[in-house]
Amino acid sequence: MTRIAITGAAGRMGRVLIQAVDAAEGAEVGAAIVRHDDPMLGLDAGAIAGLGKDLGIRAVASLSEVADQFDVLIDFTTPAVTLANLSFCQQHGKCIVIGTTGFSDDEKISLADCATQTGVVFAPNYSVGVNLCLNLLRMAARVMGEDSDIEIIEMHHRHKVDAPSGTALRMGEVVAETMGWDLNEVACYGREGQTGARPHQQIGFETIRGGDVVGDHTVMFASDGERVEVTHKAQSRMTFARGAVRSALWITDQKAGLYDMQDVLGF
Ligand SMILES: NC(=O)C1=CN([C@@H]2O[C@H](COP(=O)(O)OP(=O)(O)OC[C@H]3O[C@@H](n4cnc5c(N)ncnc54)[C@H](OP(=O)(O)O)[C@@H]3O)[C@@H](O)[C@H]2O)C=CC1
Ligand SMILES: O=C(O)C1=N[C@H](C(=O)O)C[C@H](O)C1
Repeated sequence: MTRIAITGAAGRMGRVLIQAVDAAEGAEVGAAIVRHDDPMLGLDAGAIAGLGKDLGIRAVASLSEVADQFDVLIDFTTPAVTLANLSFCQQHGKCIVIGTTGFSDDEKISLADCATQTGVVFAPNYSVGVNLCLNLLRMAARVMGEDSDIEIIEMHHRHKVDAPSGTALRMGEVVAETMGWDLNEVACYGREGQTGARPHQQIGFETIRGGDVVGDHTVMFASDGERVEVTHKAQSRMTFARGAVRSALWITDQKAGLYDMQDVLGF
């Protein structure tokens, strides 16, 4: 049985992750970690997740209180919290599955540095569908890229704090890589005013925020006379949570190193 700890356990993803771990074969909730001032501190993880039953796991405020109670950590929090938790996992020989988005380039370098001594899965999106779309995008970019204008549109709930989404950025990286472009040079994050005509070698990003949208992404290849759109719409956070739990079970059998959901799926 793999014991899984969840940080940000009272968050939108944290609560669904508790449900997903509880439902998964071969996994159990080993620990739940919340902020020291969270009203959920001390409550049972089952109550936090609205499971209607106790799991016998009281929410604590720090990983050090539960270091011997888990094998893998699943962390969907904020970049600063994730990096601190990754460092803890590295020091204590624990694997970690990271879902957090919004890292700066420097933070991503620190993350990769830490991943040399322990097993780390890091993906901006744990749904199977989005990971399939990344492969479809490689093919679309190969076939349509030279003759198309490429735009990425994403919509998320009003609470999301980073933009563009980590998934949109990953989609941009995949398309840019396939086209032989550097995303830093070709990305255009929104347009306003006298923009001039659109250069061909550009990937435009449009971010929409509103309501309770779980996560919609469209990559558009617009050429003269036709348009291809690759769209993914997540309807439930459970799709991300199941992918993260699958990653947690997978990473325990791997060598130390940095992996993503494409590795977990064997793509
Ligand atoms: N990779 C993927 O498949 C997916 C990734 N995500 C990403 O996961 C992250 C979390 O998303 P979501 O669950 O919606 O966000 P939430 O804000 O609901 O959850 C984050 C949790 O982390 C807690 N937290 C924040 N700061 C601290 C701290 N200093 N110490 C302890 N706990 C802290 C928050 O507590 P508090 O509320 O008190 O601040 C909250 O419970 C985002 O980066 C999002 O983009 C989301 C869905 C899928
Ligand atoms: O914050 C969210 O909610 C989501 N974040 C991820 C991202 O930034 O790509 C994944 C998903 O779309 C939901």
